[in-house]
Amino acid sequence: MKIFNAEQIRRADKVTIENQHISSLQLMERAGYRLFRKLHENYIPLKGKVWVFCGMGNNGGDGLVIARHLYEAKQEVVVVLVNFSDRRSEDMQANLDRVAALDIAITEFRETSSFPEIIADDLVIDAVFGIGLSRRPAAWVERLILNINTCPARVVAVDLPSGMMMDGIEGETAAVIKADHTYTFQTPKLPLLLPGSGKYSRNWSIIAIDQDPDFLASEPTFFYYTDEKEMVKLLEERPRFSHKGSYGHAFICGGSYGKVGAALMCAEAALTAGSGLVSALVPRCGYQVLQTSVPEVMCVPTSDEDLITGIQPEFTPDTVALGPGMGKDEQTFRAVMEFLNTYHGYLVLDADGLNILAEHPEMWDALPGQTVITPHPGEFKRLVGAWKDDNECLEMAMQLAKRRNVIVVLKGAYTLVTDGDGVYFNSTGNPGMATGGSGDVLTGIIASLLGQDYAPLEATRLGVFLHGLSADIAIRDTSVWALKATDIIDYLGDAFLFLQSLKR
Ligand SMILES: NC(=O)C1=CN([C@@H]2O[C@H](COP(=O)(O)OP(=O)(O)OC[C@H]3O[C@@H](n4cnc5c(N)ncnc54)[C@H](OP(=O)(O)O)[C@@H]3O)[C@@H](O)[C@H]2O)[C@@H](O)CC1
Ligand SMILES: [K+]
Repeated sequence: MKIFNAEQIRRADKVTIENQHISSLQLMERAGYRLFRKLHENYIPLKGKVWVFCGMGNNGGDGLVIARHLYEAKQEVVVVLVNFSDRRSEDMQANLDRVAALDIAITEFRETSSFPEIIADDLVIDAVFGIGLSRRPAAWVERLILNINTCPARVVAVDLPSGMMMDGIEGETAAVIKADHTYTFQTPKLPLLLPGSGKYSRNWSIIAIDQDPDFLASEPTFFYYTDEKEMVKLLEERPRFSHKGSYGHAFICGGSYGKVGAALMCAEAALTAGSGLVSALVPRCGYQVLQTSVPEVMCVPTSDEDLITGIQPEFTPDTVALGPGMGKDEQTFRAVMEFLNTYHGYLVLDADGLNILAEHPEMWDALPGQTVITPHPGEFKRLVGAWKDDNECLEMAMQLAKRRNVIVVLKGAYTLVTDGDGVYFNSTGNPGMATGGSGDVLTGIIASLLGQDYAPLEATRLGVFLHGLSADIAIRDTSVWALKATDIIDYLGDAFLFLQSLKR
């Protein structure tokens, strides 16, 4: 699914209005009514009142449409007009006239107004600013936002939490509505996906407003939100007349004394993600545990007891995962460099593999083209230095991918994948995954898919998606608190089954 900027969304609205022969007021009615339906489904009947805070632009217009439908559904509503400008949008004014003709309480909120008494049984609809916010609101409007944030009622934001700008929030001090839920129109909005701004909305979902499909399909963008429809299309069937050679021989290199588990989880994840064969190279101390806990995985022990000191497999791997639990010893670094001098196939570099890379930048030139690197923000910072905000971080990820011809997976709430040409935000996953070993599992899954001959970008996007989906299914049985990395492996089959069920 594409992600657009504010200017593109305005054009999408314009084209929709032209092609569907409707007025902008009718499009606003469609948007507001559909959002009202969702509210009705999820929040109504409500013990208290609904407070609809409306701005002077079209976001406020949506709020007024919602207020009118709530009133017609016999819900007690109070409209609060947030008078931040003398210039009201035409459609907002038209909707205000309709609301004013009904028996709906309307109050004006100005600089000198005091905040109304809102109780826990009430619901606040935030329709002050949407995608049109272009600068920080006046101090009194920011105060109003902070008052809404401290009132006891639940808060639902229309399109975007007010105070959130489409190109990120201005500094750490910005006042932004903390929404329990944001209903955003038609397409995901970038600031909802970035950590600095996304944290203001606990949840969000999309309300389709039937924008022009040709425009949505043809308008170019760098940003995408990976949804299940796309992933279903990517997932390949396993043909009846295939054999283990058809699904690649994955080679996992990792582990050191005390950290063999990382390599083990990576290998088991590769196996579970469908590799034909999996071999794991671990230091001698890991030999027995690996052989007993995952009998399907072949073990290639190195000569050293505690460390990887040489990587010389007696077969040609189709795909390699390098790094989990490996440590950063100088001998390990030399072994990695020696291996990379002759290996030119698919590679996923993670964890200590990335830490070694940060300490030895000469390793960049030894990486095969389209190597997948999977840093969390801390590892990413060690690779590229600090960034001032989320947008700069995005830019740095894209530039790194382009400059080094790698695929960057930047792990987070909406893990992003970029090849330098596009940025793909993942839609699955949950906070339970913030736990040791989760990354090792992801590395194994991506390496496995690469070995099954998915193209690098597709293997990576699908791997990230399946990893999150598996965790989402797992927490139904175990919760976000109790989720362990090995649960993600155990539920991977359910994730495949889910995607397969959508194929039919
Ligand atoms: N177009 C359509 O057909 C549809 C639109 N829809 C809805 O419209 C929303 C976008 O509406 P919008 O463009 O009117 O902007 P909105 O977010 O309401 O902001 C209001 C105005 O405030 C101004 N402003 C900016 N910053 C400011 C500040 N700091 N302090 C004071 N003023 C400031 C700025 O005007 P400016 O002063 O920059 O000229 C801006 O125009 C969108 O999110 C969705 O909810 C849906 O109904 C679907 C159909
Ligand atoms: K809003």
